[in-house]
Amino acid sequence: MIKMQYVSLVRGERQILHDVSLTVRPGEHWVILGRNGSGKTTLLELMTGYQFPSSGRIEVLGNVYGQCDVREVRKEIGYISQSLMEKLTLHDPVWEVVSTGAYAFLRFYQEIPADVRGKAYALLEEMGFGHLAEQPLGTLSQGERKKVMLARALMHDPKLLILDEPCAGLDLYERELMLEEIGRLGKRDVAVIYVTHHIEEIVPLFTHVALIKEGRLEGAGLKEDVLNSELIKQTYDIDARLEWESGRPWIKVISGG
Ligand SMILES: Nc1ncnc2c1ncn2[C@@H]1O[C@H](COP(=O)(O)OP(=O)(O)OP(=O)(O)O)[C@@H](O)[C@H]1O
Repeated sequence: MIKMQYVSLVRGERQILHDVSLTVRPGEHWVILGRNGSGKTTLLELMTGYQFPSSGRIEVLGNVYGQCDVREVRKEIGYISQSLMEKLTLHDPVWEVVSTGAYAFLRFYQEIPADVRGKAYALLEEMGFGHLAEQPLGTLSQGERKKVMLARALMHDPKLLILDEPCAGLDLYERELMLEEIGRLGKRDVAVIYVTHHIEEIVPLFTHVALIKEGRLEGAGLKEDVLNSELIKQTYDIDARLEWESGRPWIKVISGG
């Protein structure tokens, strides 16, 4: 699905990524963890072709970046980020916002085809809020808006779904609802890449974890292998104990800094 080989990125004086090699195979779902500024979003932008590496090779869904039309590859990728969320029009009805996902643009200036509308409604129904479809996006709670983003990203049946902190800003209840929805992605034929600051968001759907520190991979592999106290300490500079419960890792901080 994704093969990054020795990828480095330099911007100005700053080396943001150093020799990152990461392979995501079909059937795997990855979480990327790391401190603020460690390079997680940059890594996602390289995967989606919004940034180009200074050196190294990136292959996504069989296409080698630099030798393909990235816009075509992006049609197979769903991407959710805070910056995209901020671009959505708050007074548009929810179903219309979801429908725009079919075309990878932000607003409609013409009539929306009936099949697109139907699919948007079906996705909203599946997520349990078909009743909100006609409401303006701006009237929804933050948690509901995140789910709208998810529905929007699924409109074009992506093969790869990239989620940049989709649970940021949600209260415990809303977060669990969103995680439930994310857990259900396992029924779809899509590989999920998920960036978060919260280890307990690693629901059973996820199979693999990459830990990034100052632009370097500290660890990458099966979550059970990577999520150990030693690697967490190396990545976050914090003493912590990990405990697994209900198929999820929970962290107890022993001492920080
Ligand atoms: N165009 C740029 N020029 C210079 N530095 C940049 C540029 N883009 C990103 N950076 C720097 O690269 C580092 C990595 O940024 P990135 O946004 O990928 O981190 P992150 O792990 O996603 O952080 P956070 O968890 O805070 O969102 C940051 O220190 C950032 O300031």
